[in-house]
Amino acid sequence: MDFKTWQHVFKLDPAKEITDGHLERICKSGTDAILIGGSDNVTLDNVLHLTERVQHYQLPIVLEISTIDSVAPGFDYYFIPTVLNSDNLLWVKGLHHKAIREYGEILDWDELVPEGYCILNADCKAAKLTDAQTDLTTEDVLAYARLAEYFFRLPIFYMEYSGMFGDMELVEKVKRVLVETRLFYGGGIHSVDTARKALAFADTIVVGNIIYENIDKAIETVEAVAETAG
Ligand SMILES: CC(C)=CCC/C(C)=C/CC/C(C)=C/CC/C(C)=C/CC/C(C)=C/CC/C(C)=C/CC/C(C)=C/COP(=O)(O)OP(=O)(O)O
Ligand SMILES: O=P(O)(O)OC[C@@H](O)CO
Ligand SMILES: [Mg+2]
Repeated sequence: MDFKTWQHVFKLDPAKEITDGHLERICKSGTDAILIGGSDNVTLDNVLHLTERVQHYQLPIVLEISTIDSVAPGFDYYFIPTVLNSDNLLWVKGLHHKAIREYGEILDWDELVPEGYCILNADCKAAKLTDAQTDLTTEDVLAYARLAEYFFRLPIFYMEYSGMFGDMELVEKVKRVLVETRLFYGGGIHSVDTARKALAFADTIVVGNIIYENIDKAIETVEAVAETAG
């Protein structure tokens, strides 16, 4: 099990309700992994509750940390965002420094995977929370991708369009400048067609909100992977 081989992941929001039936369909869909995370109302209680339900299924499970108080044990990986296009240092390295200062001695570093976020939808909650500078040129975004790979040596560069389908020409250009760093794309994947378009350039696609809006459409996105592999 290695996140570098994943092409499709579902992101489940612990602050949102999901029925047992829908959760079963998500976990048995053929997706590569379940990522648990959200940008608001994430608590230790709702993370523990959702994690326990997902652990029933045999697939990799990741916690994408958004607050230190909601970190629970038992995940295969802990993905840790650093928002490269925020000028508010809290979201770039401030909370990270505080967490490492407190828990550095007991952390299992092999489980921790830093993600270089580039948030590109000004209207998404994460952009507002982190004061992300989303009015970026192509050159700006390519520079963030290179910063992630060659300066910070981050294993993941995450183009985050949460809530809208992004600019696939830009995703293609970013993919061309990355070598080792994995390109994650998330935002507005609501069908096999949008999944296919994003997967044409991104290494890994992340499917989130549609799970709660149209479960059939969400499940359908996994088909794009089978097509790519075949
Ligand atoms: C108890 C114990 C032993 C603890 C150990 C803790 C541990 C493993 C520490 C690791 C060390 C470390 C470096 C931790 C970092 C801590 C931290 C709080 C970092 C900040 C992360 C960050 C920048 C968060 C900002 C928000 C963000 C970018 C979230 C990503 C997820 C996201 C965008 C979800 C989408 O949100 P959603 O709610 O779905 O929004 P929409 O409305 O758009 O759909
Ligand atoms: O919710 P959507 O728009 O699918 O985006 C997925 C993910 O990138 C959110 O962090
Ligand atoms: Mg969401």
